[in-house]
Amino acid sequence: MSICVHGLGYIGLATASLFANAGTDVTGFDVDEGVIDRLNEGDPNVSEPELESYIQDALESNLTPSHRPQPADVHIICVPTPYDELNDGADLTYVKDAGRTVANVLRSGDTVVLESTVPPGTTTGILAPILSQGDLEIGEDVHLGYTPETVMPGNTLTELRTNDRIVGGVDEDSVSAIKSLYEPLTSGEIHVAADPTTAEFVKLAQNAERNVSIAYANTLALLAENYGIDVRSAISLANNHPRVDILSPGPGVGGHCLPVDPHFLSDGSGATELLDIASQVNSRMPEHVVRMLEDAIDSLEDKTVAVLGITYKGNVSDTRNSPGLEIAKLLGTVTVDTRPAMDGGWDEGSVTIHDPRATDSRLQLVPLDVAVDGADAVIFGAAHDEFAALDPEDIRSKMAGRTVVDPVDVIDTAQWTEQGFDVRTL
Ligand SMILES: NC(=O)c1ccc[n+]([C@@H]2O[C@H](COP(=O)([O-])OP(=O)(O)OC[C@H]3O[C@@H](n4cnc5c(N)ncnc54)[C@H](O)[C@@H]3O)[C@@H](O)[C@H]2O)c1
Ligand SMILES: CC(=O)N[C@@H]1[C@@H](OP(=O)(O)OP(=O)(O)OC[C@H]2O[C@@H](n3ccc(=O)[nH]c3=O)[C@H](O)[C@@H]2O)O[C@H](CO)[C@@H](O)[C@@H]1O
Repeated sequence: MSICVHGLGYIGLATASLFANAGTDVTGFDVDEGVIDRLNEGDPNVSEPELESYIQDALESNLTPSHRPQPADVHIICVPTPYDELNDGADLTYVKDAGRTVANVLRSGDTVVLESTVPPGTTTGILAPILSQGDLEIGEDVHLGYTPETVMPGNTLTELRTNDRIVGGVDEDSVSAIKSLYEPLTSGEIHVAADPTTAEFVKLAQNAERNVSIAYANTLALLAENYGIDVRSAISLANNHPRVDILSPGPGVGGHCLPVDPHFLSDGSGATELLDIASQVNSRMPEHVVRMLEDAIDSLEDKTVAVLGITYKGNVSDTRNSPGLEIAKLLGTVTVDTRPAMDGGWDEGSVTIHDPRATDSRLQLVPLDVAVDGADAVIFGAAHDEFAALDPEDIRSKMAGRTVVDPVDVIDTAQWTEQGFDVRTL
């Protein structure tokens, strides 16, 4: 069997490696020539060490990065589906492009699997017509189906190999073909959906549920603050009930899945009201964090604030839709490290940002020492392990002020309070 994976980003590269490391010949095609060149030089450009060496293994064995798509028994599509703000839905340009590429090399008997997160109806309504533009008939000549990817960034490799999968095929033969493809590779169960549209709906339902649940936790945080209650201990107590499992409040919901995917469920009927309100609740959290800071230091004027952690959550490198970055932007111009190395000289009222994991070179982050040096306040925007291990005494000796806002619950509040800090939490 041969496989061609279309799109070698976060999901495609992991998926291609999964099959390659199991002994299958995999061609990895990406329209970005830089991606292919980097991979051919042996650089996977991922931030999870275990996943990186897993991809290296694949590159050294059965995974061949290619500037051109190749004919293959199976085509797996893992291209981006970003949010199209203008149309409040998914931008399906990349899926359509990938469909056309596959159609050019498709042969009778081949199987096509879409893994990208898409609105219900995409596989049958958009991809199938593109694939059947030649003589080939979908179902009759070509197997087609949808199986969503559900890996959790930060734990990708484990979840790639152990998560249950959902398969929705255009007919029974397509389901069998796709099931037999993934079955040997996962210790999870393979569940069959009635059709691809159901499988697409299920993926979105999972992420929308999490987004709503976090909005609920954030709502509780706002209420608890008004009542003078510690919300995390209240949630922990509430979760002792056998049928209650409340998530954690935070500075907002980031990444490119939870803030985006619920929009893909929108059908124009107005039935997404709850989902829309949840997204609003979550997107207002960065402003709330700034208000928490203002409560602590009265005025932000002429103050220097260090935002530590601008990835979208702890222990990842991705900064897309990051609440920490949003907080930094609300506080002022996100400055780069322009001050001279030797003699200081801050821009007054500035914000500095530091992140030990972010890899977006456009952000020009400053080292921790520079970020906290002379700062009036620190805000933690992502719960990286590096921040949990910080020594409050050391940080105190560098800062001018004593205010710490920790909406991500990363530091030991008692320990920092003991060192004289005014710690504000959600
Ligand atoms: N990253 C996650 O945590 C995650 C988890 C589950 C599902 N998903 C979904 O998986 C899909 C892919 O996400 P990602 O994070 O891997 O994206 P990504 O942006 O990391 O990578 C996508 C890759 O596809 C390439 N590409 C674009 N158009 C192409 C085409 N026509 N042919 C070949 N390559 C093309 C891009 O150059 C890029 O390298 C999205 O729909 C996403 O929502 C992502
Ligand atoms: C249903 C589900 O599990 N889907 C996962 C999700 O992955 P993710 O990395 O985007 O998800 P999260 O870890 O939830 O983070 C999102 C944001 O929510 C904040 N948050 C989180 C928990 C909490 O209690 N309180 C919070 O405030 C957190 O800080 C961050 O900003 O989508 C992927 C792509 O579809 C899936 O593949 C993957 O399975």
